[in-house]
Amino acid sequence: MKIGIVGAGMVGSAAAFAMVMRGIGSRIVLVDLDEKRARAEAEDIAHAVPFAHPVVVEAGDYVDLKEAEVVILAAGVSQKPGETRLQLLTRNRAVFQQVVGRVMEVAPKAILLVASNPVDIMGQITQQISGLPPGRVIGSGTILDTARFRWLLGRHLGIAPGSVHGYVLGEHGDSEVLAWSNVRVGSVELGSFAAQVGAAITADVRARIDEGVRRAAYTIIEGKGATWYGIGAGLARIVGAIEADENAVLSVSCVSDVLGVERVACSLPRVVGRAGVVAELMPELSAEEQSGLRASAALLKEAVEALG
Ligand SMILES: NC(=O)C1=CN([C@@H]2O[C@H](COP(=O)(O)OP(=O)(O)OC[C@H]3O[C@@H](n4cnc5c(N)ncnc54)[C@H](O)[C@@H]3O)[C@@H](O)[C@H]2O)C=CC1
Ligand SMILES: CC(=O)C(=O)O
Repeated sequence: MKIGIVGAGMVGSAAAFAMVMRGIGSRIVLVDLDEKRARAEAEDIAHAVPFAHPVVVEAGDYVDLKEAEVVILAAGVSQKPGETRLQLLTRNRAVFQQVVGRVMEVAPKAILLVASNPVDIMGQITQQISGLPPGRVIGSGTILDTARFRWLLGRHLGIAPGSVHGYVLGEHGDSEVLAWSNVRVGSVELGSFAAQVGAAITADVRARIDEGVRRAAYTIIEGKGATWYGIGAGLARIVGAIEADENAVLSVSCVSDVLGVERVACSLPRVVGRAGVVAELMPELSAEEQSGLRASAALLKEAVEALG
């Protein structure tokens, strides 16, 4: 499968690297305003191919995205220390107004996978500009926050994160909702599992994990300027689910109606396969989680409406 990436900065390149290491795709084309950067990243990543999978990695222009089945959109600016994702909106909307049309001209059948922040709103803007059906424009949404949640819970419980089943819902951002009420470890409800392994989920533990998920980007950006490995792996996971027509349940963002908020992009567990998002699931939530999710969706909807 041919995969395009527009925006060969830290996130786009990390996604390409993760795909090479996992053997996802057969050809990856990196496009960037900064052509020299795209060429350098493509060459550097291609040098990992002999240690990984026979994926062709190259830099190109928009015309080289022809017949791409997935195009990752990771162009634009990222947060500076202390900046929120929502503060990037105006600048990245201007970038997407240039980029999305050019991608659609050459790859009108591609699934668009949006990474640039604020990712939910950028996804909604991309869906509007492209005119594609909502299920073919996927925002990486809370795939990364869900990974952070599972990792922190796994570390507390002494269990592999892959055996922790739980989701972060709503905005990929400050208003996101950690759906504690339906976390399972293996098939066991979280509280029961925690008691059985002697690692109770106290109010302190909960607050620490909540903070660790919600504030992760801020902490990492403070330390090294940006985040890229986690999202690179998350984007590769989504593309892998598309390529293999997995029908995998992933927390990704897509325009739909959420708890009475109409036509808003935010994350729910969704089924991802070759056609993009093919189904959406609403977990059973506590009253508090439900009102948090509704508020998160409403906040995103307001931000989109404010754009006019
Ligand atoms: N969804 C998520 O979970 C995450 C999203 N991000 C977001 O991803 C985006 C990219 O972040 P980084 O890669 O760290 O930034 P970066 O600055 O390293 O890379 C951005 C790239 O976009 C390119 N670019 C800018 N305007 C362009 C245009 N009009 N056409 C083509 N290319 C253009 C730049 O030349 C640059 O190479 C940011 O918005 C960031 O906030 C970052 C981490 C996680
Ligand atoms: C930057 C960002 O969105 C993240 O690491 O979550």
